[in-house]
Formats: sequence, structure tokens, C-alpha cells
Amino acid sequence: MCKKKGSLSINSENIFPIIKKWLYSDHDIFFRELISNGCDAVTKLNKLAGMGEYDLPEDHKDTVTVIADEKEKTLRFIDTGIGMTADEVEEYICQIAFSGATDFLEKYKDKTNEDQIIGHFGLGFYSAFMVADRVTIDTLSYKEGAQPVHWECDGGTEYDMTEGTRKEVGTEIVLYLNEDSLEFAKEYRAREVISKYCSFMPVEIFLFTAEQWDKYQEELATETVETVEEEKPAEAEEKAEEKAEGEDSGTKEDEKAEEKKEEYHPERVSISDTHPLWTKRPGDCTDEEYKEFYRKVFMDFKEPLFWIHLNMDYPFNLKGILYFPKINNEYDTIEGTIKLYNNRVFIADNIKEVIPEYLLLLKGVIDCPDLPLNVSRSALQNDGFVKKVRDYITKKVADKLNGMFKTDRENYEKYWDDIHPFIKFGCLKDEKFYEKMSGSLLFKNLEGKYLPLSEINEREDKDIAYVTDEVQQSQYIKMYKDAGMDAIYLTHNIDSPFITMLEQKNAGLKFHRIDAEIKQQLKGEQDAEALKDTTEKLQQLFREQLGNEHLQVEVQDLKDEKISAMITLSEQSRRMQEMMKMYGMGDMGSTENTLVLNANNALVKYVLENPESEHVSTICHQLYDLALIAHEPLPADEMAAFVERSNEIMMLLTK
Ligand SMILES: Nc1ncnc2c1ncn2[C@@H]1O[C@H](COP(=O)(O)OP(=O)(O)OP(=O)(O)O)[C@@H](O)[C@H]1O
Repeated sequence: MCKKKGSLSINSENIFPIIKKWLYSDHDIFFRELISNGCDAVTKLNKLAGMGEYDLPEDHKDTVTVIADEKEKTLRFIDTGIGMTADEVEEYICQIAFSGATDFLEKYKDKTNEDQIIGHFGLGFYSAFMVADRVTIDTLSYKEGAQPVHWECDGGTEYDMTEGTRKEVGTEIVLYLNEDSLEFAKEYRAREVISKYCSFMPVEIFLFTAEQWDKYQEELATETVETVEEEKPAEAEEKAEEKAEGEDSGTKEDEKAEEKKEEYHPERVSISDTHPLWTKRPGDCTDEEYKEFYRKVFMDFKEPLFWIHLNMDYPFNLKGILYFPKINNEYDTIEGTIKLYNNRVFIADNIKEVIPEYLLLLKGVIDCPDLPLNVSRSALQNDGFVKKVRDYITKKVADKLNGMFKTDRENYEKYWDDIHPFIKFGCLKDEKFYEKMSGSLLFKNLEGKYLPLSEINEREDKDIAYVTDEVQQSQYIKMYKDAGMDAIYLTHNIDSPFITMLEQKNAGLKFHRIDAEIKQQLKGEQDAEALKDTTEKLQQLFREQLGNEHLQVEVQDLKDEKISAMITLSEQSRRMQEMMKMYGMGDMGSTENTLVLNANNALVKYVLENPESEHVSTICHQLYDLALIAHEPLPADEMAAFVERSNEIMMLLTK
């Protein structure tokens, strides 16, 4: 082959500085691009071998090997793939790939960061110049009579192509890293990036440091000699027998062998799992395999609750596994990870444009080779195909949950406490999801039973009391239980917007917090009219004693005479308060609270009958504080006063 010098025909002055700058934020993707090119090359060679177009040499192994050489500041990518002839290098590397990169930059150079192209597909080989000043290719095509080719380019617009020296079919690409990118020659960093992008590529991927590589080559060389010279099959067998006999005697040889066995070589273990679980048929996967995959991919050692294996071939190709993670407690921030792959090549985590936002609370992998990933993110959002993918995933998740609700109710209820925030979030975000899920929504009641929404909707009285804080509202809960009444638990932040939505969508359905009003069932015979006089008297007395002329007092004929006083706050006012707080519009304080006094309680009666007593002030303050405490935490100064007063009251007992 004659030596060739060429010029990369491009419009811009020098494309490489642009490549470097433009992709600054994640220029580690060159690993992905070069390794996936290597995998493609290996896969192609295998296909040709399968078709009888090429005989694989006996010692052939499908591999892509990366050698990180910190000293030399290089990264070498070696694949045992199809290789390239000089013409192919010319065509694929110098013309096609390059024009691809030019087009790509032309199209996206003005885009802002947020609008970056997902995964920067299409940049391919030239992404190497994001981190390297000089790149060389040494390649030998599988084609009969092919000559090895050496190509190099120093990041300008010129390249050199000469006859190379490579002996094995395949390609080696060497990146001479620039000063800003030396981190990638560090073993841990390279491993981190390769694991991120290439964990499931279809060919085994190995990472060596230069020293490890030399040692490995040396060992390979010596081992080959040994096998060829010494170990005829019969001899080898004999040796094995001898070894088995001498097992207990602990010979030196054994020790050596043992030592050798113990020497762990992570560099000789493939980084990629070439048969990721999602590529298998769901029927062929065991529970243990699903759990193991979850542990490995998400480093989460809590078992997932359950999972959905997505497996679709038509009308588009999508495979994946979605896991419902276990949430430790309600204060855990629920944050999932959905890893998106394109033909096993990692693209990015949590791409909202493809995966519905609420599904991002789950953990999972999705591989969709048909996604148009070479378009910008905003274009993805409006893409009809992407919408279909989103709808499919949503439908599958809803189907799984509905299926469990119908046929495995026990487990569904068991998981409910963990999965309900996710389901409710989904219902709020996506009307379709709500429609699909509305039949499987549950509410946990005071007895710990799970009531479906449909059951509540069938009731005559659809005014449902709920508890947001079991401890804080314990007095109200007790009152309800004693009266044989029921309430449901709605303890998660998401419940507040969720019930508002349910009220809008279900005619007649109303929710009120357990302390919002005194329900009729809790009251005796006397109505408000009969207590009007008492109410007026007590309101005036409490206003005077507490120095609060706006205090609302209501006297009720409560059946449970042990209850002295309680606070109610109408559902509407409380929701308004919560909303104002949420939007930072200030706190309305407790101005809307009503102090409810029980006309049947001895203390209340005492105050009513002895307004002049020396203890009235203490009793009024204490009753009010006790009522407040059962409703919401007291502010610090009021709490201090409450404790002090409680002590004084106990002192009275001693007298
Ligand atoms: N290691 C390799 N072995 C054999 N051929 C290669 C290798 N690397 C690149 N090529 C050839 O060069 C072409 C261009 O590569 P490049 O990475 O620039 O783009 P691509 O892989 O075709 O597309 P993209 O990476 O954008 O998806 C490839 O299609 C392939 O034919």
C-alpha cells in the first residue's frame, strides 16, 4: 500500500476544538463510542463467520480490551472484530464519520446545554478528539489478502495513512490524551466510566492497566508454551490424579497453586454482562435472578417489592425491568433511577421525555433500540413515537398493579404502604394512569384494613374523616373508636393534593381531617340552640382569661364526658392555610381555630358554675393548651408556660 496523506474536507476551520468544547460536560462518552464501535466490529465478524464467509482462528475470543496507561498518557482500545481495509478507513473514518460529525455539530452547535442531544449519538469515532490530541488506528481487515493499515491524525484537518504492522484481524485505536483529560488513564476512573456506559454491551469488555496487560501477555505466552510442550492429554490427567492424591499432604506445589488461585485479577473479569436479564424471556427468569440483577445494577441491598418485566417486539422494540423499591420509612426521599439503553448502550438516567415522571420513582432499566436518540430533548418530548413508548410503559405498570389487586390482594395490600406514594403521584400527573388505577386505590382505616375507593364511593355518607398524624390526633382517634366510627389514614405529603383531586373526580366524595369538625354521632341530645346561653358565657370567660378577644368558642354536648376541650379547624380553612404555607404566603396562625368545650365535662362545668373561683384562670389556660396540644405542637414559649403551669397545678394537689 502506498503512503497516503489526505485532508479531511470540512467547512469549518478546525472541527476538533469545537468537539472538545461543545461536549465539555460529559466528554467521557468517547469510551462508549469507541467501545461500542469495537463491539459492533466483533459482532459483524461473528455474523460473517456464521454465514461461512470467514473462518475464526481457533484461539479467537470476542473481546474489546481497553488498556489505560497512566505513564504514557494513552488509552488503547483493542477489538477482535472485523477490522478495516485502507479503503474502508478512508471511507468510514475519513469521509463518512467525519461528515457525520460535521453535520452533527452544524445542527446542534447553537443549542443550549439543556437541549443537548441525548447521548450525543452520531458523534462516533471523532468523540476521541474530545480528550486526545493525537489518535492512531491500527487495523487489519478479515478480508483475504488484506494489508494492515496505520492511520493517524493529530487533531488538525490532516491525516496520515501508511501500511501498518498489525498481525491479528481487528483494530487497535490509541488515544494520546491531552493534559486536561489525563484522569481517563487512571484505572479507577476508566473503570467507572466503562461500567456506566458499557455494562451490558454484547461483547466481553476488559480493562487493564499497562502493567497488568504486560503481565497478562507474559503469562499467556508462558502458558501457551507449557500446554504445547508438556501437557499431552494423558500426562495432564496423570498430573491431576497426583494432585488429588497429595491433597492433604500440602506440598509446595499445592501451596503455590493455591496462592495463584487466590490472586484475584479484576482486570480479567469482563466489565460487561453480555446476557443482561432483560434480554431473556420473562418465563425463563427466576425470582433470585431478578433480585440479583437489582442488587448489582442499583447497589441496593434492600429487596425490591416486585418487578415488571417489559418485553415488547411489536409495533416497537422495548425491553426492560422495572422494580418497585422498598421505601424504608415515610421520610425517605423517594428517588428512583431508570436507566435508559439503546441496544444495550447506556444513554442516560432518568430521561423524563421518555419515561413518565412518576415512574422515575421506580428503579429499572429500559432498552429501546428504536428510540430516535439523535434528536434534541425538546424534540423528543413532542415525538409521537416517544409518546407511544411512554403510554406503553404506563399501561404495563397499571396492568401489573391492577392484576395484583385482583388476583393477589394480600400482597398488594402488604405492598400498599410502600407503593401508594408512587401510585398517587402517577394519578396526579397522568389522567390516563388515574383512570386505569382508580379501581385499585386503597385507603387504610383505623383498624388497619384496606378499603378500596369503590367501596367508599358506594357509601351513603361519603364524608370521610382522615388522620394525618396518629400521635398528634390520638385524642380524636380514640373518640372515633369509642363511638364505633371509622376514619382512614392519609399520612403522606402527597395525600393532600391527592384527595383534592379525588374530590373533583368523584361526585359527593368529601374528606375532612379528623379534627375538622365534631360529627353528629359524637354528640348527645342537646343541640346548639339549647347550649347557646352556655356558649356565650363560656366564650366571654375564656376570651377574658386568655386575653384573646377573637377566640371562637363552641360548647358541645359530647357523649364522652372525659373530654374537656378540643380544637377544631374547618377543613376548608386548613387546606387554605396549607396552601398559603406551600406557596410561601405567610402563616395565618391559629386565628381560624375553634375551641370546643364539652358541656358534660366536670371541669368545664366547674368553670361555668364558679367563674369567680381563684383557679378559673389556671383551668382556662390549661384546658386551652391541652386542647391545642392535641391538635398541633405548641410553640416553644407556650410549651414552657404549659409545663410551668402544670407544675403549679400539681403543687396545688399537695396542699
Ligand atoms: N473498531 C472498529 N472496527 C471496525 N470498523 C470500525 C471501528 N470503528 C469504526 N469503524 C467504522 O467506522 C464507521 C464510523 O464510525 P463512527 O463511530 O464514527 O460512526 P458509527 O459507529 O457508524 O455511528 P455512531 O457511532 O454515530 O452510532 C463505523 O460505522 C465502522 O464502519
